Amino acid sequence: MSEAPRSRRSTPWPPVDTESPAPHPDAPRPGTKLAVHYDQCFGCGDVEGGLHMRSTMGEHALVHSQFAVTEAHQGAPGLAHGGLLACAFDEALGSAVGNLLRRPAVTGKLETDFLRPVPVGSTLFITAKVDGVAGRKLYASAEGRLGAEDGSVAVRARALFVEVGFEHFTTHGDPDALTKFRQTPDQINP
Ligand SMILES: CCCCCCCCCCCC(=O)SCCNC(=O)CCNC(=O)[C@H](O)C(C)(C)COP(=O)(O)OP(=O)(O)OC[C@H]1O[C@@H](n2cnc3c(N)ncnc32)[C@H](O)[C@@H]1OP(=O)(O)O
Repeated sequence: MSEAPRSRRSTPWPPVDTESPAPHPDAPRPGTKLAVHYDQCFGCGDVEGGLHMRSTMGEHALVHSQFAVTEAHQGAPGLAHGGLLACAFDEALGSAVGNLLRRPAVTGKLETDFLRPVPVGSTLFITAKVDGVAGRKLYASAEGRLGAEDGSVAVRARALFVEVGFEHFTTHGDPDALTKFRQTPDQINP
């Protein structure tokens, strides 16, 4: 029998010893529609050509997100671009980490497995969870199903987020945009 493709071999996850992620006391309750965290975010904001993703807190500390694939998201004709699918997962995973743990963090590493093509006109139903915490390192994973919560799995992803202080954004980001961001009610402030 031939070996499984290298990219689909199972590797330990999380890759280091972790503690179970305890949801923050202020984490949204199941059923809560999650707010846009920043209106200029390519993933969830009101950006032309953006992904316009919407997420909901589910049961068992799962975050459910939807990505409706449009012609603006193509790579090959009629099919979603892999990089944009990775972006959708970055958003969904970040939303899970941010909303469940309420700790400011940035993506340090993002891995994707593309299992099936994702056509224009389809909706990807992404379920994300936080898998473990090791100090500042926050591990999360997600899978995306085609057309329905119980559709075929098209994409899997896992990511390391690294907790940062707010100075990460003041040092590297746009101060004016940051001021506006801090005035919105659903941000995470240290
Ligand atoms: C309600 C609101 C919703 C909020 C919803 C939000 C959704 C938004 C989703 C989008 C999120 C993004 O795209 S964020 C944008 C993309 N990401 C970035 O721009 C990050 C750029 N990178 C950086 O700024 C930096 O490299 C950091 C902050 C990630 C790490 O730098 P650092 O602070 O100096 O820390 P450092 O010591 O290097 O790393 C800390 C630990 O993590 C490990 N580590 C770091 N990177 C990696 C890596 N790629 N692979 C393995 N391990 C890594 C290190 O080995 C170390 O482990 P040990 O030695 O401690 O064991």
